[in-house]
Amino acid sequence: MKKKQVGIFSGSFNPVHTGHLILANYLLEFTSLDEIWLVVSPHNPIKEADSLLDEKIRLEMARLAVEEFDRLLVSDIEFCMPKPSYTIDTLTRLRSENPDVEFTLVIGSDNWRKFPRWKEHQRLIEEFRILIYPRPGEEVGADRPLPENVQLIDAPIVEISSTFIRESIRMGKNMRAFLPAQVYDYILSNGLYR
Ligand SMILES: Nc1ncnc2c1ncn2[C@@H]1O[C@H](COP(=O)(O)OP(=O)(O)OP(=O)(O)O)[C@@H](O)[C@H]1O
Ligand SMILES: O=C(O)c1ccc[n+]([C@@H]2O[C@H](COP(=O)([O-])O)[C@@H](O)[C@H]2O)c1
Repeated sequence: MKKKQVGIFSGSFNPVHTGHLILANYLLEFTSLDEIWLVVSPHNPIKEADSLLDEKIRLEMARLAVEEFDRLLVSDIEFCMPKPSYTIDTLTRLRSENPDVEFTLVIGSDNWRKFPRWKEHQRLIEEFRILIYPRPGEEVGADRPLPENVQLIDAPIVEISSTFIRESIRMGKNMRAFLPAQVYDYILSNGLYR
């Protein structure tokens, strides 16, 4: 029987925004992936932890964001794993807990550039299919050719970042169209990022 195809889209999601959802929506409709799992990472190994909102709050926002999508799910698997969150450990664990699923790692071209710094990046390439989607100013393939099971996809580029949203909210700007409505309402009612 053909295994269920699941794309792993992991990140800090501080907060999750419309750019993330547009990409996930695109992957579900225009690739062979059956589901996308947003994996909320408590601590990205190459990001400063002090700018991060509490992991449970980021998880709650991710859950609110996917409410209206039935093939987009949220995973907190990294919450009970050692920190910082290494993707090879997460994928290895997901694979052993879900033998009926084939996992594909979905990463942005910004992360592909930094990929040689990731833990056991060679094993990640050998054991998992990787989809790279374009991020502004981050060209792929110019510096090193793509391995066979690494594929560049032609997803639309949406130039929104969590950093821009956090800074704008701090300045008192109205950012309603940049985030799912439930997430923006949650941020306002809890006074987050002020
Ligand atoms: N606008 C976007 N469109 C598609 N993917 C995105 C977008 N913004 C971020 N991503 C990707 O989503 C994943 C999780 O993103 P992350 O939580 O780091 O968001 P971010 O907006 O890049 O955050 P920050 O500004 O805090 O660095 C990463 O792989 C990142 O490349
Ligand atoms: O495994 C690694 O060595 C590794 C190094 C850098 C980033 N990652 C993961 O890549 C994901 C994207 O990170 P971010 O912060 O750009 O959203 C997030 O889940 C990180 O834990 C993983």
